Amino acid sequence: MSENKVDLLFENEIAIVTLNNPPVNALDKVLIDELDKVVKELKMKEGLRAVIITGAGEKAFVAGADISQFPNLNRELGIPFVRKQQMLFQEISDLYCPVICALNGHALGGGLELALACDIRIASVKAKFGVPEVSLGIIPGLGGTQRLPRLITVGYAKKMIFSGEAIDAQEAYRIGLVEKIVEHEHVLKEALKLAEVISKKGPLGVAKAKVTINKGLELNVCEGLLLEANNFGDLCETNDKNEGAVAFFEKRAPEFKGN
Ligand SMILES: C/C=C/C(=O)SCCNC(=O)CCNC(=O)[C@H](O)C(C)(C)COP(=O)(O)OP(=O)(O)OC[C@H]1O[C@@H](n2cnc3c(N)ncnc32)[C@H](O)[C@@H]1OP(=O)(O)O
Repeated sequence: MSENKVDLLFENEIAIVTLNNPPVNALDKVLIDELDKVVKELKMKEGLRAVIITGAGEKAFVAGADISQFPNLNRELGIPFVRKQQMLFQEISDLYCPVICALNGHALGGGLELALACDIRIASVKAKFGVPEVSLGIIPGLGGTQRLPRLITVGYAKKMIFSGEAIDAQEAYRIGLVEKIVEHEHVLKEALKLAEVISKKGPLGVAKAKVTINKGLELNVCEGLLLEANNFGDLCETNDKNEGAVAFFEKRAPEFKGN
């Protein structure tokens, strides 16, 4: 593992981003700056089929923002402190291909908020999940108050945010906070397995599906249906659409070229 706090490697068209800030991968300034550079590189990289974000070490995916920074924050500094990280997480959420969070350990505070900015969450059975910010006299400031109630029920999001209590992986799966839980040592392998399945599908279709779902969540159903129809229409103009149908009738796997 390199000296960096964020490592990036590629397995074919899959990017694997590893956050490495022992002992609990807290989101300190150096890590956030490095993650910002990596995300901007991924935004510009063509042909990516999926991104996996995971943490180094056995204990935590990410244990939150760097609490040691908090005594220095006042309103004037606090707002840009969270805005910089909010915008970074939004860039992750807006990446053109699916982002899978491989939760190798506890996801707390900003760590859970980072996981919420990803599309899909695969968690170690040992991981715990919480937004304990009220225990520090603050609130989740990296998107938790907006994304958590949109993912699980509003009532359960309020229970987690108001109590600051963590839940285990089984409960996280039960309430739909994570999409799969696996043995601790299999988290990255399972994330890679899903990424490989996705990477064999039409990349334009997968990208359009992501943006249609995400944008559609901000629209009413009628507007969302129009968006869906328009994006379906766009895909009808692609060679991939023709390849998909031809491969089906030729009873072979399609070879999508992303055009
Ligand atoms: C807008 C966003 C806001 C936020 O994200 S606020 C932060 C929210 N996160 C938390 O409140 C979680 C805080 N951390 C913990 O609850 C625990 O840690 C863990 C459950 C993750 C692990 O517990 P254990 O195994 O007992 O280890 P340990 O001794 O608590 O921590 C190991 C070292 O890591 C430091 N540390 C832990 N979390 C953070 C953090 N979020 N920011 C800065 N440092 C952190 C500790 O102080 C300690 O350090 P030393 O070994 O020097 O005593």
